[in-house]
Formats: sequence, C-alpha cells, structure tokens
Amino acid sequence: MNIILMGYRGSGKTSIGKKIADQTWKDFVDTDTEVVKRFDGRSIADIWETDGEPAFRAAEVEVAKQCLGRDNHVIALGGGTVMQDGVADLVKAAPDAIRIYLNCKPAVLAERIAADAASTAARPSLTGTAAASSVEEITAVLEERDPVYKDVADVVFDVSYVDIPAAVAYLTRHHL
Ligand SMILES: Nc1ncnc2c1ncn2[C@@H]1O[C@H](COP(=O)(O)OP(=O)(O)O)[C@@H](O)[C@H]1O
Ligand SMILES: O=C(O)C1=C[C@@H](OP(=O)(O)O)[C@@H](O)[C@H](O)C1
Ligand SMILES: [Mg+2]
Repeated sequence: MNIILMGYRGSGKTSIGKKIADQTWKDFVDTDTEVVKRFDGRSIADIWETDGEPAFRAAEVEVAKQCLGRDNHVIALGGGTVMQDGVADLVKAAPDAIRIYLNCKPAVLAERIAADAASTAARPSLTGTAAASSVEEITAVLEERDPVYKDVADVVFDVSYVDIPAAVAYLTRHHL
C-alpha cells in the first residue's frame, strides 16, 4: 500500500512523510527531490529562474506518475503537484493507496516556511508578487488548492496546532 501526502508548502509532507515511512517500514520518496535530481541537483528557485516554471512542472508530472507506479512507498507530493493537468485524477485513481491532506492555517504555514531557512532559499514565490512565506500569497494560492486537495483526499488532517511527532503518531494510529 502507498501513503500519499498532499498539502501546501510547509504543511510537513516531507518531514511527516519520512517519519511515517520509518514507522511503517515503507520507502520514502519526495517528488521535489526526484525533480531536482533531473536538473542536476540545482535548487527549485534556480530551476524556475533558469529553465522556467513550466519545465519544472513538466518534470514534476512525469515524476509523480513514476512515483504513483511504485508500491509500498510513502509519497510526498509537491504542494502544486495535484494542480497540474490530469494529476488529481491520477492520484484519486491510484490503486491500494491512502491519500492524506495535511491541512494547515495560512498564518501557521507562513511561520513554518519563514522559519525553515533551507526552504526560504529554495522555494520561489508562486505568485511572483508576494514572498513565498507571506500570508497574502499563501491565502490566495490555498484558496484555489484547498478544494482540490480535499476532493482528492481520503483523510484530511489539520496540522496547524500539532507538532511533527504528534501528527505522525495520530496518523499512524488512526489511519494507517
Ligand atoms: N506540525 C509541525 N509543527 C512544527 N513544525 C513543522 C510541522 N510540520 C512541518 N514543520 C516545519 O515546517 C518546515 C517545512 O516542513 P516540510 O516537511 O518541508 O513541509 P513540506 O514538505 O510540506 O513543504 C520544516 O522546517 C518543518 O520542520
Ligand atoms: O506549492 C508549489 O507549487 C510548490 C511546492 C514545493 O514543494 P513543497 O510543498 O514540498 O514545498 C515545490 O514543488 C515547488 O517549490 C512548488
Ligand atoms: Mg516537501
């Protein structure tokens, strides 16, 4: 069985996903990491600046398809993966999988993104008009994405007020 994690940037897909994989004896795969490998390990910000966001998104869709074809994995999708053409339907149709949406309040996401030094440097703005860690950008983009995440998800879990160990404990105990 695969465990598929979705949610906005900073919702904890990567951190929570790695720990769930350890606890469930599954392999962990992160679509961002796999995409970055295809661009010689350059940062996402650099890829978007040099090659453009469409090149990143095209690779992201291919990688997501490959990851969904694996078994016994925890798959952390990028925040925008299910917004790409056809991907939401593919994720919905993935056999033998549980789809988890890590839901989180914009103000909390903003704090977590801003506090994560590595991500501040690597996560480009999605709107081009506000910083990736700004509540304005997060609120605007999440408004579009939240209904899609919810539509695809089997489980919606609010991570706004729980730390990473508590989120892992709750999800493994109640849903896995
Ligand atoms: N529930 C949480 N409580 C506190 N900090 C968190 C939580 N979830 C994630 N973080 C922190 O937020 C940052 C982004 O987490 P990450 O796992 O990279 O998210 P994503 O992969 O969804 O973008 C990291 O610094 C991580 O430690
Ligand atoms: O929300 C998005 O569109 C993106 C989220 C990022 O993944 P994380 O959600 O793991 O930060 C990464 O794929 C890229 O910066 C675009
Ligand atoms: Mg991530």
